[in-house]
Amino acid sequence: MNKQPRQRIVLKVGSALIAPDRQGCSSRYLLAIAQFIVRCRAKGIQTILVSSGSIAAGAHRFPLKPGSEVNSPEAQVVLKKAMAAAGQTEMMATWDKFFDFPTAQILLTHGDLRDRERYLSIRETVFTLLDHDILPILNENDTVTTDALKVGDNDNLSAMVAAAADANTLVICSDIDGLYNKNPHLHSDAELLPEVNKIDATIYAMAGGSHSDVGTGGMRTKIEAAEKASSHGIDTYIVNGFKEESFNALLSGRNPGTLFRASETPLQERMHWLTHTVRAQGEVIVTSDEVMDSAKDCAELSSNEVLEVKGNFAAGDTILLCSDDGTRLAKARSNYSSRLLSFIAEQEDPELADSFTDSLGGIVSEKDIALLCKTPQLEK
Ligand SMILES: Nc1ncnc2c1ncn2[C@@H]1O[C@H](COP(=O)(O)OP(=O)(O)O)[C@@H](O)[C@H]1O
Ligand SMILES: N[C@@H](CCC(=O)OP(=O)(O)O)C(=O)O
Repeated sequence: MNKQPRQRIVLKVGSALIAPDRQGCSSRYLLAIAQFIVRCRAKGIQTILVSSGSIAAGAHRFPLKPGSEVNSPEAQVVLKKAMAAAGQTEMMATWDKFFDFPTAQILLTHGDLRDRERYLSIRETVFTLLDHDILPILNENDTVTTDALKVGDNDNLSAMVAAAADANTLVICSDIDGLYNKNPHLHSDAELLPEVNKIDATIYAMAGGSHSDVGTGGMRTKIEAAEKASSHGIDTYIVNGFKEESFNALLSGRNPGTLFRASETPLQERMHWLTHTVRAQGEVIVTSDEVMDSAKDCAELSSNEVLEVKGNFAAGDTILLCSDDGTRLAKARSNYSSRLLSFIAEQEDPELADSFTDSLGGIVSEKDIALLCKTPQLEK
């Protein structure tokens, strides 16, 4: 881990480490992880925990009653939400007993992270907890979230948290040593990659899904997380959380798994949030002869260059600007609702269209534009 003053680590712990036997929380692997947190704090490294495992921890409270199989996917979602509610308290109580300092629980959804005010409020809360030596423990609020509102996996969530908390390092503790060149559960000749300097399509092609019944996302979501973290100037390690040696290595400055190096040209906080945390609510297709390689070019976009407005968005929502050949040009906050923008774009008389933009301003404003040509993999 780098040796800058004021180090801040986000540690993400996967479900298999919390409840390895699905018989509630187990201390088997958590003790070594808790010791790592204690030792980091003793070294003056601020630590934030993103803990998966509420569903895995709560599962044992819901034994199947005879004749009451949960068949439909909808019923399984409802059951998992109840498991998360029951397991979350058990998990917090388990973490709490390892520490002689206070812990604090933060449960959030993507709906909280993509709203700028709520995002800033989460950020302030985390900073205040750290200032008071309280360990923040975060998880997705699985019980209340819906498909449209969830992050969906804690790898991406941990990277969003690491960026929001201005961390220097993200450590993803998994059930495997790191990223292999192919899924080692399927290929016996797979080789571990100790370091990745650039995340591109070849790295994504190596990453498969999860093989366990408690993990979510497998290696793919870990690469997405590393990409988000790297572009905020954060080093990301994927390490084996089953092995105590992983933590000893990290503390002595060695790399026990795969290290994804931080970008040397990180995005500034607001741009990172727009690029990697917010999701687009709609698309605006513009004529492909538009050159949009600066925020100024995007801000100068006029309604007669708009070919199509897709999706249903309100003024202030985030949209993708795309050319008609499908290229994603930029992500930006729209100053118009989809209905108003469609109406203006359909006007045959360019003067009438211009009169709207003259009085209401540009389609997007320069300060809220993230150019996508520089970060091609993003946008889930
Ligand atoms: N290229 C790869 N290298 C390592 N693991 C991979 C790879 N592709 C897929 N995987 C799978 O990803 C799993 C880790 O992710 P996951 O099951 O979601 O665990 P966690 O609960 O730690 O998030 C590994 O156990 C492995 O099955
Ligand atoms: N929020 C869920 C965990 C989701 C998740 O990403 O799990 P994992 O792949 O084990 O890190 C829970 O607490 O059960």
